[in-house]
Amino acid sequence: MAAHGLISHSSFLSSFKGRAPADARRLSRPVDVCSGLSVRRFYQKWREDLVWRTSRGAPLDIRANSLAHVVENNAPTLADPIGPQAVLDKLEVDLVTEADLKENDIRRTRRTKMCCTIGPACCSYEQLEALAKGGMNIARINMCHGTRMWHKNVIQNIRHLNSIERYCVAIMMDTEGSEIHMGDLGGKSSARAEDGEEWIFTVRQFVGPPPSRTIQVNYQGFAEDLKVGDEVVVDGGLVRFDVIEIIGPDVRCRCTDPGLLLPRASLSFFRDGQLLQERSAVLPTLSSKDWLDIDFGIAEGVDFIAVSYVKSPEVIKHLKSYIASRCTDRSIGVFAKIEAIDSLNCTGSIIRVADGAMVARGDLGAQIPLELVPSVQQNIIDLCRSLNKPVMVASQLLESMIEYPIPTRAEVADVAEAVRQRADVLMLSGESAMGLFPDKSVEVLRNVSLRIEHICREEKSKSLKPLPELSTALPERISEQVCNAAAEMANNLRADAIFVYTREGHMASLLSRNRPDCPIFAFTEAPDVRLRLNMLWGLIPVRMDFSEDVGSNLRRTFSVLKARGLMKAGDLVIAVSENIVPCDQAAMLQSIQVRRVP
Ligand SMILES: Nc1ncnc2c1ncn2[C@@H]1O[C@H](COP(=O)(O)OP(=O)(O)OP(=O)(O)O)[C@@H](O)[C@H]1O
Ligand SMILES: CC(=O)C(=O)O
Ligand SMILES: [K+]
Ligand SMILES: [Mg+2]
Repeated sequence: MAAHGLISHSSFLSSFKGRAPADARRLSRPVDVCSGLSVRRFYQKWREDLVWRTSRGAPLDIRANSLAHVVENNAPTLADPIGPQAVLDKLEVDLVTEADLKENDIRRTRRTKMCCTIGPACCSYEQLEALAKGGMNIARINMCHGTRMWHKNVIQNIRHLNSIERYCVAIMMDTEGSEIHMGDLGGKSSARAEDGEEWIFTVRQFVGPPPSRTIQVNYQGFAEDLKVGDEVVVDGGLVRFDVIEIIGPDVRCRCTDPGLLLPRASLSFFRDGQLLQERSAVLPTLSSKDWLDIDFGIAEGVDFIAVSYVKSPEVIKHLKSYIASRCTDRSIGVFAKIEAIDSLNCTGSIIRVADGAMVARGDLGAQIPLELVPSVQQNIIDLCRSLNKPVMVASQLLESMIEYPIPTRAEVADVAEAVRQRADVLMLSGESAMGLFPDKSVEVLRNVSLRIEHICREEKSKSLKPLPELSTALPERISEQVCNAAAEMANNLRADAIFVYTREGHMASLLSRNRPDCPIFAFTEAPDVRLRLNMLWGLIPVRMDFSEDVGSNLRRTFSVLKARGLMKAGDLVIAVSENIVPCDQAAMLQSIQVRRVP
């Protein structure tokens, strides 16, 4: 290949035989130019990759360096590639879906989405890539733990995976919220409390590690709130203490249920068997630290913010208008975590104003009796589906896999139940963040989802409740009816896929809400909308540039998907179109078309 001046695309490509050279492949995964990257994009990504790796001190070998040289000297002078490649370039399908569609029947793709909490066990570039390859749709960063620098690094890694390796992983930031929790145990990974031992809980600050059997508490008012005889419960019941004396800021306790104390474990307080709220009930849902974290999330371009300990709709409304004022070029989905006891009498009004909800079973189980958690889960999932909001089920899905390579039978049954309930997203916490088997945990979620989804389709499961009508205004009612009808047609005709062309994702969500038997390809122009569609059940988000009319979008989509081996001639498609081109307005509001791939 020429090292200077203008090189032809064909000589550049033939020197790679469509792939990157073997040793450079180690630095940048195979770039298959035949599967959707134009030559120019290929150069551009290659250069981004090199710059990124150089900035982290990753070794570059001679060939990569000379490549960098070629790229630096030639890329800007290259003209736009023309020919079939330019067409392929127009459709951005993620790597995992692409492989899945090439290998498996289109109707067998996974519909339930997966979210992994990122922690020390999975934060390196390679570990994150393994999770993405395993099918992680959303990465969750929990601002309770780690520094902003640490989280920033995770976000950069994921963005890099998306842009260079063609994954499509969205990022959700979870706020710390008004949770009352212990300090970080002075750097120790855990501490054991034995039966009958005396421990001090205190709001004192220590320089260096706290004295032995002393636990720091983050909530200033806690000593005033407590009385002798109250119970201090760690992590929803893993360890319990009775309060035996209160001396100023120190609360002396005796351990009644021994166990392991983990750094920053959550604390709750009980009096005569009832959850004690006192002043903790008026703690703000978003603290000043949370607002700084939110600014950080906006600056780093996260796709979702999950708000911990939501108690009323106001905080969600406030956050949404704050985001709208700060972030004019794109939007961020705001999710309400249902975990505070106060949220349970106003879940409807909270979820109505939020962009989605999370059943945060960990803290929820410390606030209400455990035996009530399953019915709250079912109710919230049903409520979210009727209100057309995505819903996540979180905490302890595969808890034993923090330590063991296989789950318990009970855990598999729990995951299966959430899949049967048609939750949009299953979330891993400690299993991925600090467990020994993050990849295997993702694999279990994936396998259980695929199996149960298949069984539900075979059973023609009638377990889904009928959908109430969502909207009252005519334009919205039309969209809703079009989507309901399209989903029903797809089921009755045993269609292979539903296609939807959508700007903001609204029609896509209305289709997903029906939980149809076939997958839904959601085509959209905006990269941020594509990432947000990751939250929705059964959607395969694809980015493309729309052309003038519905017909040519369809033709182009068919030919590209067929050329890439993702669909085949004869596949039956129900295509739904939003009013994506304003000039169509007068002629047609919306359409459903039934097509075979030519
Ligand atoms: N960024 C991180 N750095 C270090 N440890 C982490 C990080 N994120 C999560 N972890 C570990 O993984 C565990 C489970 O994560 P998870 O996000 O569910 O936290 P949590 O403390 O249970 O709080 P929450 O109620 O907000 O979920 C945590 O208790 C913590 O030990
Ligand atoms: C996820 C979370 O915050 C919980 O389960 O408590
Ligand atoms: K949190
Ligand atoms: Mg929680």
